[in-house]
Parts: sequence; C-alpha cells; structure tokens
Amino acid sequence: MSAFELKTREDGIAVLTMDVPNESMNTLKADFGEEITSILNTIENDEDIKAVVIVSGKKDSFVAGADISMLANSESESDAEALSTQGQQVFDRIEGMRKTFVAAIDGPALGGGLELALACHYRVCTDSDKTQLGLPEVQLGLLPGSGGTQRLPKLIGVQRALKMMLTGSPARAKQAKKYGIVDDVVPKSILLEAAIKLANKKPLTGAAKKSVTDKMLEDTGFGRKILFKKAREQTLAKTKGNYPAPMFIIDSIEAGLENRSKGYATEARLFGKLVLTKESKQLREIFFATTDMKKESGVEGVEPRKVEKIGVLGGGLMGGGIAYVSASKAKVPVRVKDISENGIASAMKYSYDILQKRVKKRILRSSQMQKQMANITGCLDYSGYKHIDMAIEAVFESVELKQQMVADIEQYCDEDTIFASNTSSIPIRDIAAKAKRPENVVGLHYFSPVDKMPLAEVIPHPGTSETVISSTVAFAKKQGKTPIVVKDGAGFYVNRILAPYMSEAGFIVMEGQPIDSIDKALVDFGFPVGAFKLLDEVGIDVGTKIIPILKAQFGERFSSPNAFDKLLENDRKGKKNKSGFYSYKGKTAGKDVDSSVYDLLGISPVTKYTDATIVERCLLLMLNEAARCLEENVIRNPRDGDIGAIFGIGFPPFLGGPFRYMDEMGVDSIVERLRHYAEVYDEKYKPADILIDMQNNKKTFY
Ligand SMILES: C[C@H](O)CC(=O)SCCNC(=O)CCNC(=O)[C@H](O)C(C)(C)COP(=O)(O)OP(=O)(O)OC[C@H]1O[C@@H](n2cnc3c(N)ncnc32)[C@H](O)[C@@H]1OP(=O)(O)O
Repeated sequence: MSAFELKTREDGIAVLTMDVPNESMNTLKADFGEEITSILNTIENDEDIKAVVIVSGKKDSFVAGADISMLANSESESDAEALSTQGQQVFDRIEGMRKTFVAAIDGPALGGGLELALACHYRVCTDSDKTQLGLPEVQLGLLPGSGGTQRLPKLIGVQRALKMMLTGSPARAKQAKKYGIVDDVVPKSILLEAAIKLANKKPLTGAAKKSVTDKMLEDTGFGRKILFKKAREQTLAKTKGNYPAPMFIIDSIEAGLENRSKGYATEARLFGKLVLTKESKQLREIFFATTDMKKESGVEGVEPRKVEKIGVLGGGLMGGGIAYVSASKAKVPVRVKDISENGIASAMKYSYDILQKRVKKRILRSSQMQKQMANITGCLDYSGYKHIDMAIEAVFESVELKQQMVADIEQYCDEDTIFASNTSSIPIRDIAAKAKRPENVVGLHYFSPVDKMPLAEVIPHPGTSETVISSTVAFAKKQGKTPIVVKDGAGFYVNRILAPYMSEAGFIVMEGQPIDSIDKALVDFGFPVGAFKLLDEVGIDVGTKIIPILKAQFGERFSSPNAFDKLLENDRKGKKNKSGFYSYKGKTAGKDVDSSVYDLLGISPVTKYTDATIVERCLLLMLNEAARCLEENVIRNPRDGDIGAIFGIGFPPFLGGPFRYMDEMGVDSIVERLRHYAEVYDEKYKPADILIDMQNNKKTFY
C-alpha cells in the first residue's frame, strides 16, 4: 500500500493525500524517496495539473515530522547527513515548481511536517485545538534538517524563527497566522475549499514583513552580528554547553543568511552530527518512553471508570493547580472546597491568571477562557459533592486531617467516589487506615507548579482496587500528566531520591562551601535549579518536613544537617516569606545569597571543593537511592525511574535519567565511586545490593 495518493479534480487542482498505512500518524521516511520523486515527476509533466493541495488522510493530524525511529539506523554522521540532504532536495523541488503547492493543515504539523508545508507556496490551517505548527527538533537534540532553518527565518523573520526553533514550542493556529506561518485559518469543514482558493494563486514564496528595527537587525551585516552574538550568549547561559543542538541551529541560520547553498549544506552537515550525539540518542529515548507510557493503563487489562466530575479539597497553590489542569486540560467540572472564601478565590485566580495569559498570546479565545473558568466552582461545605467521581485532596500535611477528609467524602459522596491524596510524604495506607472503603483511596502526587510539571505519581496502598488505580492513571493522563505507578512508602519515588541529594548539598554547605557555588555546580551539570534555590522555591519548611518521615522508615542515611532547624526557628521559609538562602529584597531578588544565612548556620564560607566533587557527592546518593527503589519495586522498571526523575525533578534530560546515566557511566564505575565515598567519608554511600549484584553479573539496567 502506498503512503500517497494523487487525484486530479476537474478544475485541474490535484489533491495529494498523505496517509501512511498501518500508522496512526503520518511521518516522513527515507524510503518514500522514490515514490515522492515519481509523484513530483507526474505533477511536473501532467499538463492537466495546474496546482497541488497537500492534505493528510489521518484524522486530526497532518504530519508529525521525520520518523524518529528511522534516525537510529544512521551508523555514521554522513548517513544522517544524507537523510537531511534527501529531504532538502525533495522540498526544494516542491518550492521550485512552476505549479502552486498549498499545504492544508489540520492537527500537528511538526518538524519535517512543517518543513514540508514551508516548502509549499501557501499554507492554510484549521482553527482546531489540535492544530499546532512547530519545529520541535531541538527537544530531540536535533535541528530542523529539511530546510527548516532556512525557510522559517525567511517567512517569519530571524528573531521569531530563532525563538521557535530554540525552544521547540509550536504555534497554535491563531499565533501561526499572526506570525505569518500560515496564510489563513479556517474551520475544518472548509479547509479544502480554502486551500483550493489559494491554489489558484501564483506560486510565490512568502517573506516576512519587518519593522525598521527588525530590518536593521536582520538584514544588515552589522545588525546580524549583534543579533547572533546575543543569541549565542543567551543560549550558552541556558544550556551551559550541555546541549549542542541550539548552537548548531544558530550556526545554520547564520550560514543561510550569508549564502543560500552554504546554509543548506551547514544544516545537513550539522543535522548529521547531531543524530549521532549521545544527547540526541537519550532525548529520543525519552520520546519513545513517553509515547509508550501514553498507552499504559496502570493495571493491564483493567478498564478505568469514567471521571467526569471532580472535587478538589483545599484551594492553596497545589489545589489551584490541580483545579486548573482538571478544568482546562481534562475539561471536567471542578468543585473546589476550602475552609475560607479566600482559599476558593485563590484557586480561581490560579486558573484565571494562566488563562488570561493564554488569551493575550492568542493561544485561546476569550470564549474558551470563559468556558474553562465556568468549569470551576467553589464551596465551603460539601454542597455539589454528591455525585463527583473523584475527590483530590490537597490540604495541610496532617494524617488526622486527611483521614477526616476521607471520612467526609465517604459520608457526602457516592460509594465509588475515588479519594486521591496529593500528599508528598504521608504513606497512603495511613491515610486509608480508618476508611470504610479503603479500596477507593489512592495517592495522586503532583509536582509544583502543577500546570508546568509533567509528572504525577499514582500510589496505590495494598488495599486500593485495581479499577481505582487504572481510573486514576487515566484521569492523570487527561490532565496532561505522564503518570507513573509507584509503591506506597515514605517519599514514594521522586522525593525519596531527591531528599538525600538535597541533604548532601546541605552537608557540603555546613563544611563551609558557599551556597551559590554548590547551586552553580549543579546547574552547570544540567539540573534546572540548584538545591538551595529549589528549597527556597518549594519552601524550606515544606522541603525539610519529609526528612523525619524518611528517616523513620529508612534510617540514618536520610539524615540532614541539624543546623537547618535553626533556619526554621529564624522563620526562614524561602521565597514565600522573602527569607531563605537567597535574598529576596531589591532589584536582584533571588539572585544573590543572603549572607546572613552563614551567620545563622555558624559557618564562614570558603571554597573547598571542585564542581565535580560537589556534583558527585549529591548525585551518587540520588543514583544509589534510585537503584534501591528499583530493587524494592517502588518503581516498576528503569524507564519509569528515568521519566519520574526527569519530569518530576528535572534530572538532566540529555543524560537520559538516573538509570540510563548509570548504564552510560557503567555500573562498575558507579559502585567504585560509591565505595570510595563510603570509605573516606560516610557509610551512607554504601552501594545498594542491586548495584553490586549487577556488577558481579555484568548487567545493565536497559
Ligand atoms: C529532518 C527533520 O527536521 C527531523 C524531524 O522531523 S524530527 C521529528 C520532529 N517531530 C517531533 O518531534 C514530533 C514528535 N511527536 C509528537 O510530539 C507527538 O507524537 C504529537 C504531538 C505529534 C502527537 O501526540 P499524541 O496525539 O499524544 O500522539 P502520540 O501517542 O505521541 O503519537 C501517536 C503515534 O505516532 C508516533 N509518532 C508521532 N510522531 C512521530 C515521529 N516524529 N516519529 C515517529 N513516530 C512518531 C508515536 O510514536 C505514536 O506511535 P504509536 O501509535 O505506534 O504508539
């Protein structure tokens, strides 16, 4: 079966439908080459064909880019470069045709899919929520390798194109029109009609309309020098040199502005290099892991119940975030219960602020915003709770309070209403201990800020029913989360591996190492923020609360510096009360360490350790604990452990997660370093049994 079908209409406009057999989404594959060439020959030679409209035969999607799995077949940089050149040549031919090509886009047009559309002379897309146009290659450690780095800057200007390619964020329909990526946005029902209208125009390629300032910056040698210098500086500040792709994107765009053929050659050569990098391989694995996880139900073969109406208990920061993702992503009515009207108002404001921004950016229409806001209502009692399918609890961390919430839900709601607790530290079995229907109780642990962090931990206790597990997993997915099912116990998975890493950063400070030097070492290594910045963000009170719980279950290896109690006695809670490790006063709020913290801790800061030692000491404890979690079946497999760490903590994605990283480094070397620190420093570094066993049997995690 062929992936393409060309049908010429009576008016001389040919409709080229792409529909890759046996796949849910169209992707571009190297072996389409011959077929496409033959179709283009037909189009060129058939005088009855005046113009071409490219459409997708798939429901709700255009083309999702080059086939990512195909890239693994490239054995050398030149193999991968050849893939890029092949794509460039096909798209060049389309652009150079004397017949008009129009891309009619409904759903995602990403990567190579958008590059195909950019090679067409005109583009029209639907106003569907699913429509998105972007070049997300950077998220795979790649660059747009089929002319994207050359055509997008021409079409929408260098600065906007740079931003889109460096972040990988796609544009929604309205934004795409505003930026000039598409010529028109129409309802789905008239997509073909609109495309045909454009097909009757001459085959001209579009160019960005620029302001005088943009012309100065983008179209003069001097301006470009400034622009690219700044882009490189900003990129390096963000990537710390850990990701090669963004710099290569800048190089390719710059080369193309100097000279067309140099631009295309640079793009292909650098694409070839990137495909073979370790970073891109790890990022591609993350893509495959997350697509696999989208298909999993949490319990094989157990159908989830529908969750069509929910309650959120507690309107604080977490409750507000949970209400937002439920109303806006899962699109279900949410009833927020709080003990004060202020609590309800703050939960509503959480959604209002985010939605308002989206309206301003033209991602959302005002009417859509109103509809989503109308999905959130509040109450001070349990009115409106009778028929909710799930109550998600996000109240203060007290087991008695949470048990009371379970009893309330059992009293006011239906018999099968699920009670999901967003506790970050209390074992779920304790919350369920007094429940009449413990089978309905489950943990559903989000990460702050809820609207941004993609992970959710689903935590059954031994009595949770399988249907409750699969229903919770399904609902978390509807909220846009990637859920992992983890075993009940202190800290579950993510906080359990984070805690020793954070505490170790604390011990290093107590030895006198400056706070900012520790944070910088961790950020340069690839973490999104340093340990102390993170504690300030999360709240020192909240962050340290989990330590005694972990220590009670797992013992001394979870100790943290006693001196941290002094911070709490001093009412240092972090950013929320403008008093933490960093200073939150004045213009540089959050940038500089608040030096009075050293007096409080009784230390005089002096640099003692190299970045490598700091990172190694913190990281090894995290890796060792992750290995223990696998050993104890807290996580189901290394893949869940990697995704959990990347999506929940921001473990450097280019390293693939703790388990892929250990495989990459070699279990031998991890064990050797752990033993070294256990001998010279503290026995908490004693390697987990699973690591020693793997070393003896020469095993890897994957
Ligand atoms: C030379 C070029 O410049 C290089 C490139 O184009 S690199 C590729 C760039 N494109 C991308 O990064 C887009 C990747 N895809 C996505 O982000 C998402 O799949 C999407 C937003 C398009 C759709 O998401 P969603 O609706 O949740 O569907 P999702 O489950 O992810 O995908 C559906 C199927 O398409 C597959 N798929 C989607 N994009 C794919 C791609 N580019 N390559 C291979 N498979 C892909 C998925 O693996 C999945 O396969 P399955 O049905 O066998 O499990």
